[in-house]
Amino acid sequence: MSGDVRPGTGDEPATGAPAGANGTPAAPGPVLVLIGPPGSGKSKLGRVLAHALGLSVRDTDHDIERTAGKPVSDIFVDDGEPAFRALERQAVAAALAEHDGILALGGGAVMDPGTDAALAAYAARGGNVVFLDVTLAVAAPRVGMNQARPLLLGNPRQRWQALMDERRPTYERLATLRVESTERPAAETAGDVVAALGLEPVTEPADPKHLGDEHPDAEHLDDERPDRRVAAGAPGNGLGNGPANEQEDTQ
Ligand SMILES: Nc1ncnc2c1ncn2[C@@H]1O[C@H](COP(=O)(O)OP(=O)(O)O)[C@@H](O)[C@H]1O
Ligand SMILES: O=C(O)C1=C[C@@H](OP(=O)(O)O)[C@@H](O)[C@H](O)C1
Ligand SMILES: [Mg+2]
Repeated sequence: MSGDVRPGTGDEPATGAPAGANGTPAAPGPVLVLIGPPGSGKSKLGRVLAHALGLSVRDTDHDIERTAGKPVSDIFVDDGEPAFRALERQAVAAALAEHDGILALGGGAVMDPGTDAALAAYAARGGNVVFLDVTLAVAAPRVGMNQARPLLLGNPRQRWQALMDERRPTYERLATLRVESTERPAAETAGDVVAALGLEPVTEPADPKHLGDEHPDAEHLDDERPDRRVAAGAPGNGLGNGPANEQEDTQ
C-alpha cells in the first residue's frame, strides 16, 4: 500500500457513511472522486476502478467536450481557459449531484472555489476524495507532448511542475485518501484504492456500457475501448492487469 488516509478519517467506514451496494455512500454522490495533476492517471484509474467494482465511470473532461461539442484543446484555443473553467465548474457540480459511480475530474478542477467547496462538502458527508499523487518523473512521459493538454504546451515539464506546486496544497487539503500513482500498472494502484476504502471488487466483468463506452466521442476521447481494456482479474483483487491497461489516453 502506498498512500495514506487523512488523519481523522482513517478509523471511519470506507465511505464515512452507512454503505449501500459496494460502498455506495448513503448520501447521494459518487463512490469516489479522483483528483490530481495531469498524468496522475485519473481518467485511466477511473475506468479501471469502475470495471473492477462493477460501477459506472464519469469523467468531467468528457462531459465538457460533449457539452461544447469539441475537444478540450479546441475549447482552450477557440474560447479561452475562463470559458473552459466555467464549463468545468458546471460539469463537476452536475456530476457530484447526479453520479453514483466513479468520478474522474480534470487536474485543474479543484482550483475553482465553488468546486473546492463542493468537494469539501462531499467529503464532509462521507464521500471519498482520492488524490492520485505523482512525481514529475512519472507524469512527464505519460503526458508527453500531448496536444490534448493545452496547459502543458511549450515546456511541458516546467509547466507541469509549476501547476503541481500551485495545486498540491489544494489536492492535499481536499483529499480523504492519497495514493501514489507510480510506474506500477494502473491495476495495482487501483488495488490500493480498493483496499484502502474497503470496497468489494466484482468477479464478473462489468457491462461495457458502464465504462463510458456509450459516449458519442468515446473514440476520440479515449482510445481504450473498455471491453478490451481490462484483462482478466488479478488474483485476489478482481482488478485487470497487463498491457491492455496501458494504452494511450488523450485526457
Ligand atoms: N499506472 C499507470 N501506468 C502506466 N500508464 C498509465 C498509468 N496511469 C495512467 N497511465 C497512462 O498515462 C496517460 C495519462 O493518464 P490519464 O488517466 O489520462 O491521466 P489524467 O487523467 O490524470 O491526466 C495515459 O496514456 C494512461 O494510459
Ligand atoms: O490540469 C489542468 O488544468 C487540466 C487538465 C486536463 O485534465 P487531466 O488532468 O485529466 O489531464 C484538462 O481538464 C484540461 O486540459 C486542463
Ligand atoms: Mg483525465
